[in-house]
Amino acid sequence: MDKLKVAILIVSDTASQDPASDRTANALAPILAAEDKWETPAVRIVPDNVFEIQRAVCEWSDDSVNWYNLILLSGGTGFAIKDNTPEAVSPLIHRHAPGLVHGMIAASLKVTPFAMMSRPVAGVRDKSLIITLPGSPKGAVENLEAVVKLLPHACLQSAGANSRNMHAAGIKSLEADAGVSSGTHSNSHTTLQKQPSLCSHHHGPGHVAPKAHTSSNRQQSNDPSAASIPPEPIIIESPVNTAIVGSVVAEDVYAAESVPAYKASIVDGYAVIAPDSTNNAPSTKGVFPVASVNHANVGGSLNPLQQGTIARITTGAPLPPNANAVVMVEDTDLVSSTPDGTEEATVDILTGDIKPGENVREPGSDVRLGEKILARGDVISSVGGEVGLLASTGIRTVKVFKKPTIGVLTQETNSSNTTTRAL
Ligand SMILES: Nc1nc2c(c(=O)[nH]1)N[C@H]1C(S)=C(S)[C@@H](COP(=O)(O)OP(=O)(O)OC[C@H]3O[C@@H](n4cnc5c(N)ncnc54)[C@H](O)[C@@H]3O)O[C@H]1N2
Ligand code: MOO
Repeated sequence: MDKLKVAILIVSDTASQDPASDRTANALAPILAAEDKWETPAVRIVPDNVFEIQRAVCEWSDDSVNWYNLILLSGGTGFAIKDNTPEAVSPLIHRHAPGLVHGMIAASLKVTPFAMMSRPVAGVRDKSLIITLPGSPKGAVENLEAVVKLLPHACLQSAGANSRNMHAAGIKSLEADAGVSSGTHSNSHTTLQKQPSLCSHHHGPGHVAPKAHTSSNRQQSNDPSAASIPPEPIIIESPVNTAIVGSVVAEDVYAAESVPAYKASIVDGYAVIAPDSTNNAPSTKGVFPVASVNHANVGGSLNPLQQGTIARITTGAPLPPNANAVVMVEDTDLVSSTPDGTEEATVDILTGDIKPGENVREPGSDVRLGEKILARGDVISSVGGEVGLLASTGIRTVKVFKKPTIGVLTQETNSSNTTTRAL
């Protein structure tokens, strides 16, 4: 097969002034030479200048005769103010190749965490594969080594090779051809199997004529899918139950009830009428008859508490009307029981220092009636308590966006069997 054409663009202010200071091109060349699939690289040096970088890349990719299969750029990929190689290259790319970027960074991270200091981009412009590498010879070498075995395959496909034929023998065969294996990168240099010779210097049958660099003739803007507009979401009324989990709320939701909906005790003890300026009640200290028992499971109406009596109450239970505080059971002594021995008849309250509101949770102290509890766009999750919040604030149904039905269209250029099914 003809060898693939490769060009190296050194992006460096220093090297552009003193070409002898460039050590990276000479460090990269042997890696390519070892593969035996590449011509001797063309090398050019430009300063950290967007226009000069773009002019070189376009010259190498857009010339219908002397276009290059692979364009490597080195330098200007970091975070320094002058580093603008990714910004120069990104707009020139027609089809991005994040897999190559991941491959380079993943491999480099095994060498140094500073691999994160490079911002590489990779992708295809017309038929040319473009990859940016860090500037230092070491960094550039480590990045190129991570992907070099895969580059002939990528370049052949970018140049228009029949993908179906290339993949006919399966991934293992492709790995063997590339000299790599699953999980590890082998260092053996296996030559490619006989492939259609698509990397010749003349213009291949499908190669696009050189274009001016305007956004209007970019491949992406010709993509019909770019014009498609997502449909308006459909809003449905959904009952509040576990089936609603995963839905997105379509309108703000306001509490239909307070939480708690009534004055509730926060301890086990006795509901009392504590003296305040309005009720003239006597001190809570002393022995009182127990009028009733209020359990947390609310139901039925409660008899108002009369002055001079107390009512046994459990945690979470509603206070009877007139009661304004709860004395915890630890501050009381049982004096006498009912004749059948099942309930307390009289109880000694040991403290007179009980204030109105003590051990009481006021209505709406958790959620006020009418308070916004969920906003349009909120997700009803299985772990965030949204279902419980809706149910406890009296919301029985809620407007949500209908979940989208997603279909996957699998498409093969060479196949007449195109199938779709809803997921
Ligand atoms: N696999 C690795 N990845 C990265 C490394 C690494 O060591 N291994 N280094 C990381 C660091 S640190 C940085 S920073 C970035 C480099 O990003 P840049 O592309 O911006 O590199 P430059 O700033 O242009 O150059 C860095 C440094 O290297 C020397 N240099 C640059 N060009 C040349 C040249 N042509 N010949 C000789 N030496 C050169 C010079 O000292 C520059 O100051 O990459 C991370 N990734
Ligand atoms: O900024 Mo890197 O971190 O040049 O050494």
